[in-house]
Amino acid sequence: MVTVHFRSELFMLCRQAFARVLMLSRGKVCVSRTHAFIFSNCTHGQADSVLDTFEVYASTHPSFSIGPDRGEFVEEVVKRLAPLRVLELGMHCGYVSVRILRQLPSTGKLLTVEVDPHTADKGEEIILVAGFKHTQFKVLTSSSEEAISALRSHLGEKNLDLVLMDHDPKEYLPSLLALQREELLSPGCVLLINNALDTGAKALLEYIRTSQACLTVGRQVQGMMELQWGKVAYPEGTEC
Ligand SMILES: C[S@@+](CC[C@H](N)C(=O)[O-])C[C@H]1O[C@@H](n2cnc3c(N)ncnc32)[C@H](O)[C@@H]1O
Repeated sequence: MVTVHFRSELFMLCRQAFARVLMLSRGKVCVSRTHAFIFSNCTHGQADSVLDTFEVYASTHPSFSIGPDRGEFVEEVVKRLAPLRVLELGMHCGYVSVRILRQLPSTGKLLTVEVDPHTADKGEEIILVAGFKHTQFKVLTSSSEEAISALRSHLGEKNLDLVLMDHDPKEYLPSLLALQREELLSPGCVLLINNALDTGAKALLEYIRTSQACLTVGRQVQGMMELQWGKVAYPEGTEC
């Protein structure tokens, strides 16, 4: 069992390394080119078509989108949790945002954060092209740090039921600590950490391992790790 798990993780790491080499040989990820391709090749108003077009683009161009396997994993989690408030850190061109939005309950809302203003504009337009409305999502154009410190004003009395971290792995631990400090996570909140095996995310994994952080590690798909906040019984005197 352990060998099978090790082999599949090794396979996944090789695949990621191969994808990175391929990406470097093809050039840099280009937001404008990604946006233009999606905008002119998808059927407007159809989220499925937007996602298919992203995948066609990613098969021939460098892309940051997480792709169909991890994308379906995210959708499974959204379907299961039916979260009312979702935070995405690292929106890029909106691929995962569209996947989250098409599974969100009708009263749910996605807050999605992107540090680069040009990328934020292009990503927002793609989400609108997919047929979603500003009543269902809000793009916060700022760093994760700034966005988290202002998040309470967007959430009101509600807390987050789901957080997807796909921004900068070195920022994962500071983001988690800020979310905890600001008391923004609801009990049972799920955190999905993309590229959790990246060296930049080491500090977060070490924190989870050593700090009785009230986080339970769940499923992992291609380096995307599911964590659950605050549902474990800890020894007396330990607070979640
Ligand atoms: C890997 S891409 C996200 C891909 C996206 N989740 C998807 O699959 O469609 C990472 C994005 O995070 C943004 N980013 C990087 N560091 C950030 C930070 N500290 N705060 C907010 N956004 C950040 C980058 O500009 C980039 O667009």
